Amino acid sequence: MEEPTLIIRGVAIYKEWLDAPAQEALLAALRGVAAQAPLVTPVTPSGKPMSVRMTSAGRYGWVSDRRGYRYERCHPDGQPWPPIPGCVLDIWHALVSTVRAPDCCLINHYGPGARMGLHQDRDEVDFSWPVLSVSLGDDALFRIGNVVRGGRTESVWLGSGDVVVMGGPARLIHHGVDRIRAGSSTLLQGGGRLNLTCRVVD
Ligand SMILES: O=C(O)CCC(=O)C(=O)O
Ligand SMILES: [Fe+2]
Repeated sequence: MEEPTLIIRGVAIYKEWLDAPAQEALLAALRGVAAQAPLVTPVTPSGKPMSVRMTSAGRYGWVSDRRGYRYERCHPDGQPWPPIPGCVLDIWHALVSTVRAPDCCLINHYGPGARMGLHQDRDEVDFSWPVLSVSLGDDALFRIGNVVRGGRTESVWLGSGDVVVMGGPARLIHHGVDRIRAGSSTLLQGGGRLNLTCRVVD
């Protein structure tokens, strides 16, 4: 496997893993996913709208509503999620596994004011599989905490084309996005940021 550019608290960061043409190709593939599975604004179990818009590709999609956080086989509109694009699977195969593909590629869209609070990714069955995350578009201030709640955190800016792998002891580390540097990238028409996270669900 390839060497990360840096490792923070066990989180492997591959700066500029995707070059500009690869970012464009990925973006085009994600537009195709969103055409079949439109981005939605999820609400938290307490009923508060999230600031990110989301959709998914794969056997499962991650959803949140008044009934809780979970994986579902279908988009809230009723259709199955579209397949995970080949260019997404290529990144997974290069950095995580050639043995197994992810079940879910969650797509988060961050507008200028969007953020994501510190959380763990723990709705999956088997935490021995890493979570792979790809950033496109505007820079994001990514915060990395601890496996246990609380304590000091460290932050790093993620740019377009950067890839992050949270695996091993860092699989259940707390992480979040404090803010986006609006206008820092011209990749997305209309600005903003897309983040993909690939997960093995069950
Ligand atoms: O947007 C990011 O960089 C992180 C997204 C994330 O943590 C998640 O979707 O669980
Ligand atoms: Fe997460």
